[in-house]
Amino acid sequence: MITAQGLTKTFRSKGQVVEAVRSVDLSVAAGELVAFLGPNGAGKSTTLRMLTTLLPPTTGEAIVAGCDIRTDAAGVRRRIGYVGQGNSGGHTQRVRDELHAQGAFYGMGRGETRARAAELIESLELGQVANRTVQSLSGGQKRRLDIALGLIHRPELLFLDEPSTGLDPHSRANLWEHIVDLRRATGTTIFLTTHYLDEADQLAERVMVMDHGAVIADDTADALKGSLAGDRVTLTFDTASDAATAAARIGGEVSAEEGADARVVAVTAPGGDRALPRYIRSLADAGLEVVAATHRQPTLDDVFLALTGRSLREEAAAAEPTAPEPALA
Ligand SMILES: Nc1ncnc2c1ncn2[C@@H]1O[C@H](COP(=O)(O)OP(=O)(O)OP(=O)(O)O)[C@@H](O)[C@H]1O
Repeated sequence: MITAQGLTKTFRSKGQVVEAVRSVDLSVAAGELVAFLGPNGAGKSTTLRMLTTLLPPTTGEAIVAGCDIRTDAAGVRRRIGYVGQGNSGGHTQRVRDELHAQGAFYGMGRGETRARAAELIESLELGQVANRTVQSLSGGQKRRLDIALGLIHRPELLFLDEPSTGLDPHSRANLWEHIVDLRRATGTTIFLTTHYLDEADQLAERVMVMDHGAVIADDTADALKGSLAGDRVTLTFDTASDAATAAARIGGEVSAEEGADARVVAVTAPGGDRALPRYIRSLADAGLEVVAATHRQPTLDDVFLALTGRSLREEAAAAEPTAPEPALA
């Protein structure tokens, strides 16, 4: 559904050069749900905007839904849906009229548009608000309307740029239920960006991690966590000397940080829940008694940390609120 090679975007403004996207290769198969994850400014939106023909690449090429982004932008636009970060719905229009207008933009006939709008109003649970103005909707309802607008022309491929940013946890979960249901019912390919590690982890079939304009990892969340982060196991002993002996035997580490408990050994182990009893048995054979043990599965933040030495969670927390979409270049 998407193949891109060497996709690059360099912005030049006021004497400054920003290499927003650096030679990105990617491929997405029909029917996949892929999440693009990365800190603020990593280049996710710029990549999406190139793939959706909103922005011409500086160099590189991509075929999206069978059409070349450089030579057949109209073909790409006919076949895809795009929901950007800003709300696409106008303010004083009613929800149903907004959908009808969107159908007309795509050249759909009146009857077809009305039928499709009714279908989307039902599947995205907008029935209660269909005759209300967009400005009266809650954040979650607005995002559901945005998705309905992006789907009016039955695209094969839907791009969502941070669909759940700014929503409370309940609305986020509700929005996701709708996205997952829609996909199950229609098989639409979905390519989305998100800051939420837990969303990408639980819902995406594949995660692409982007940093400083480049894709630095591309796999299932489980494979990334298993190969890059590994499970975190800690073992506590009665004495620091037992801990040091145990660490040498199983290849773990006693934290050298000030204030850290020198009786605790930390090990990063793929399949840690299975490794834990193995460690305990092997240490018992050497006369070392484990007095307490913990096991924690890795998160996508551990993966990002392993790849970059930085925490995505901390960067997201420290980041400014998302700026409005920049003007088209
Ligand atoms: N029109 C533009 N002109 C100049 N620089 C731009 C423009 N659009 C984006 N950039 C810069 O390109 C880089 C990548 O931005 P982009 O919006 O793609 O990142 P992102 O990963 O989507 O971030 P966020 O998660 O905050 O949306 C940033 O340094 C940004 O400031």
